[in-house]
This record gives sequence, structure tokens and C-alpha cells, in this order.
Amino acid sequence: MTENSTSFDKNRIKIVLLEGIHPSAEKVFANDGYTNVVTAAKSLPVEELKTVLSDAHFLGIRSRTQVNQALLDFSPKLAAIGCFCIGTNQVDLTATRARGIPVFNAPFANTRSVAELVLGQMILLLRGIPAKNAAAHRGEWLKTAENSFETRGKILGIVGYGHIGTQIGILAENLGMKVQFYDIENKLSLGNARAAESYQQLLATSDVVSFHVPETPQTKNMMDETAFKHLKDGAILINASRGTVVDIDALDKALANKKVLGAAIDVFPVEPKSNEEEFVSPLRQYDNVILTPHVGGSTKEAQANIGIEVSEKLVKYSDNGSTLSAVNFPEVALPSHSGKHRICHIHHNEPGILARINDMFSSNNVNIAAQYLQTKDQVGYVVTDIDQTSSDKAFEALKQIPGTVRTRILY
Ligand SMILES: NC(=O)C1=CN([C@@H]2O[C@H](COP(=O)(O)OP(=O)(O)OC[C@H]3O[C@@H](n4cnc5c(N)ncnc54)[C@H](O)[C@@H]3O)[C@@H](O)[C@H]2O)C=CC1
Ligand SMILES: O=C(O)CCC(=O)C(=O)O
Repeated sequence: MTENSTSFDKNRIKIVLLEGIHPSAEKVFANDGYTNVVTAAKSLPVEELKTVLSDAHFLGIRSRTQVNQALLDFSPKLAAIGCFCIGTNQVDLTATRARGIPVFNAPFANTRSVAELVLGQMILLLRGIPAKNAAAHRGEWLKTAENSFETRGKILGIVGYGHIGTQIGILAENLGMKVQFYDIENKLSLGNARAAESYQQLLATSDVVSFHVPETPQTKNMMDETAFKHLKDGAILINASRGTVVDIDALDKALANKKVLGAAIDVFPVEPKSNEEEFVSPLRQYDNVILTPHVGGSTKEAQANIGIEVSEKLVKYSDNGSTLSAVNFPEVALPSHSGKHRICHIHHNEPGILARINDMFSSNNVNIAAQYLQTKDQVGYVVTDIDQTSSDKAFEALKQIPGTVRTRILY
């Protein structure tokens, strides 16, 4: 990927890819000379994870693996993490940033897959198909038009009008639905969609409510008992965002008392760690609820694209130091600089560090060919291209600068 050969032998760089990340990722690493790749088809138990990460430089996960302070303590060499998905809530972004570990994701490679699933669920639920299908499997014949509706003319309320929410809005309008949305940010309305006056107003006036918000403290139990009271009687509820957003006990009650006509839930507060573990939920008793095992983004197309996108970001960071599109880290887009040597310095974002770095280079008689600096919250990232072929002394001095978090010689 870069013209310069890296200082560190690529075969010694250990990459761990968990949770059945698409083989397209391994291909990207192999094509760039990274052959020390360990893969697992599922998430690993914590103790196994600690062992495999004890000497790993790069980690690739999907939504199951929780990367917290405790795990980071056992991952001393970890240089970057790739979330091969959209959500990054499974990673402690503050702790990783403080340790100089950038986190990358694929912000829209599975957007279309989620949107298509939700669209299909909406059509099936408005027709009451899940319950009729379940009954037919039991030998019952539920031929009736009761509670069976077209999508045309119905109101879709989208909570979280971001990449997925807007895609669904456009597709739903093509079915003749009227789209309204609620978002905490001021958003451009696409097509004929309009912003609802408030979250409560959206709940009270939508025939279908679909959640597409990230997991944050504000979205936790956003759909709780109080929110269900605001919901229009006989509405349909869809959640393909995060399991913390809908209070499952409150949904259970709303289904039991027929406040909700049907629901589709793809994400749960607690999800099985593997396909071998039993899925436990009070929602299993309802024929009018579509339960899917967190597969909103699980299509061949999306997974192959995510594999390529995120591994390329990790390779670029490893080869060249670029952090463009990191979700927790100062973003620097770097050209490669042939004939020079590149040194990365991650530090606490305090006044005077850049001056200390440059003083050190100057006192070691090292000429700076180019330099890039970016800061984000408590972390600063300086990439310096230098002329000298032998810069070991300067590199050692760089590590000693007060405020240093970590340093890397790239080439
Ligand atoms: N089920 C699955 O397999 C998948 C689930 N997801 C989930 O879907 C979520 C949304 O994905 P994108 O649309 O790509 O994200 P996005 O970041 O493009 O959009 C999220 C929107 O939610 C809004 N938002 C944040 N907090 C809010 C609040 N309290 N109330 C209302 N709006 C709020 C944001 O302003 C933003 O417009 C992801 O964070 C992820 O958790 C994503 C992909 C696959
Ligand atoms: O496919 C996965 O593992 C997770 C999908 C997801 O939830 C996401 O992209 O945020």
C-alpha cells in the first residue's frame, strides 16, 4: 500500500480477527504482506481473549466482543482496533484513545442491508403475516383481512434520521408511505419526509415506529413504559438499532395488552454469545413478533464490503500512520513520503509537547522533512517525516518526552 518498506517485519505483526469476519479482510492483509493473522468464527470467552491479545498488534471484532479497560490491560501491544460493523459501543472509546489506540469502523457498508430488512419487516407486520405464518406451521388456517393493511398512505416514524434512517425513509416513500422523523440533530429532510414536532408527537401519530439511533446514555430505554403510553394504539414497533433502546419488559406488556399490533426486534439487551447458546426472551411467546438474531447487517454483500473497508483502514494505519475516519482519535490523512523516515508520536494533549518534540529533533541534529499534527480531546497525534537514516537516538529521546503515550517508527 505504501512505497516505503516498513521498519517492523510485517510477518511479526499479529492480527486477530474474531466473530466470523469475512475472508475478504484476510485477503487485504495477505495482499499487503501481513500473514500472521489469527481468526475465530465467534467471539471468545474473556480468558481466551486475554491470551490471544497478549501479543496482538491489531484486533478485528463485530458487535459481540466487549473491549473494556480490563481487557486493554492484557493487550499491551495493541496498536489499533477495527470494528467490522457500524456500531462502536462495544469498545470503550475513551480508554482506547487514552492508550493511543485508534478505533475504526465501516460507517455505511451495511446500511442498505438494514434498510431492506426493516422495509420487509414493515410490509409483513402490516399484513399480520408473522402470526399467520406461525399459525400455518401449526396447521391453523387464518384467512382474514382483519388487522391487515397496505403500506400505502401509512405513516412511518423514524427515530434517528442518520444513514439507515434516511435510506429507510426514501425506500418507504417509494411504497407510498408518509415519512416523519425525530432526531436530536437538525437534519436535512430527504424526499417528502418531515421532522416531527417532538419524540412524543412522532410516537402518537405514526403507524410504524422504527428505531435507528446509536447506543448512548440518552437512547437507553428510549422506548420505555412511558413512551409506550404515548404510542398510537395498534402501532407497529421495529428495533434494529441496539438492544438497550427498547425496554423489553415494557414491550412485553404492550404486546400482551394489544397496545402494539406487532413488532420486529433484531437486537436485544442480552444476546447469545454464539449460535450454540440459547436465545432467552419473553418475546418468544408472541407469534406477531419477528425475532431475528442481530442480522440487520448480515448479508454477503455487506460483510464482504465491510471486510475490505475496515482491513484497509487498519493496513493504512499500520503502513502509513493515517487515521482518517477513526471514531475516537485525531484524524490525519497522510501522503507516503518516499526516501524519508516516518515517526509517529501519540501524547497527552497538553500545551508545549510539539515544541518539545521539535527541540529534541533539533538537538539530535535531525532534519524534519514534513510534519502533521492533529488533536482530539485528551490525545494529540504528531507524525514527523525525517531525513536521517539512523534515527535510533532521536527515537529513544522521543519516548522520554513527558506526556508521551506511545511512539512508532513506521519506516
Ligand atoms: N441490526 C444491525 O445489524 C445493525 C445495527 N446498527 C445500529 O444502527 C445504528 C444507527 O446506524 P446509522 O444510521 O448508520 O447511524 P448514524 O450515526 O448515521 O445515525 C444515527 C442517528 O441517530 C441520531 N441520534 C442520536 N441520538 C439520538 C437520540 N437520543 N434521539 C434521536 N436521534 C438520535 C443521530 O443524530 C443520527 O442522526 C448504529 O449506531 C448501530 O447501533 C447498524 C448496522 C447494523
Ligand atoms: O454484523 C454485526 O456483527 C453487527 C452489525 C451491527 O450491529 C452494526 O454494524 O452496528
